[in-house]
Amino acid sequence: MTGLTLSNLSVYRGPCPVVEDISLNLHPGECVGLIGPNGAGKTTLMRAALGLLPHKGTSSLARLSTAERGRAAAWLPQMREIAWPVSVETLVGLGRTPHLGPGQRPGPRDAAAIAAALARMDLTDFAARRATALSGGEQARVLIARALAQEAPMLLADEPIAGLDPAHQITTMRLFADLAAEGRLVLAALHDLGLAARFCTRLILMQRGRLVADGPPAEVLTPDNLARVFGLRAYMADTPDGPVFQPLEVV
Ligand SMILES: Nc1ncnc2c1ncn2[C@@H]1O[C@H](COP(=O)(O)OP(=O)(O)OP(=O)(O)O)[C@@H](O)[C@H]1O
Repeated sequence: MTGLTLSNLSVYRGPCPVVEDISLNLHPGECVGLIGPNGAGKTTLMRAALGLLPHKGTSSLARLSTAERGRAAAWLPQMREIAWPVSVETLVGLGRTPHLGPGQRPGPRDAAAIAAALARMDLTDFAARRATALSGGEQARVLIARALAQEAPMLLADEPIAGLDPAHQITTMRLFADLAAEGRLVLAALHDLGLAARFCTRLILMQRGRLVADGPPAEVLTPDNLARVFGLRAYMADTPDGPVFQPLEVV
């Protein structure tokens, strides 16, 4: 399984860097939450890491050929629009594209990956439904399933649980933690710091394009970082159910 190495990665929008000199080593088996306020640079960092944006410095993923990248990493962008009125199963099946040769039709291995992805996202009963006729949260789950069907060793996801109901937020985060436990690398931009604290093995905190903290959740979600970066005061406790985090007040 492969990891992701970023070395001195910077992205400029005009003269100003919106991601500035970030170096990171992300390893298989890690479920990494990328956190930071709006505009911190989370999306820009992930898109540059994927080679979707011009950047300075290097990303091990961006250096791969397009075909290799399709097999190495699944990408779930923030904007989720399903434009084609195809069935859920067909749409999830698009995740198999990097595994098919030119003109090659999907086989039993692909069908099994699609069925597993549908089941993992609680969508088996939706397989024959038209994807455009689903609710926003259901469509979000379909797009996560498409990324899972890709069976890539890395999953990069931009706010993957936004718009999901609480139960599906928890099951999706648990799924990401399970994927990491299976040996994949998951990097997800998250605004729900409580779920990030509960399910991520590591948090990377960004502010104004820079990396300001990197480590286990308890070491990153400190009162000082929360006040300085998010302008927040929060309650955080270790409980038998794991860490509990609740933002309390803007400071
Ligand atoms: N196409 C663009 N042209 C110019 N500036 C941009 C463009 N896209 C993003 N930016 C700027 O880059 C900075 C980082 O944006 P980015 O989308 O990476 O932040 P983010 O941390 O993902 O934010 P959010 O939590 O709101 O999704 C912001 O200041 C944003 O205004």
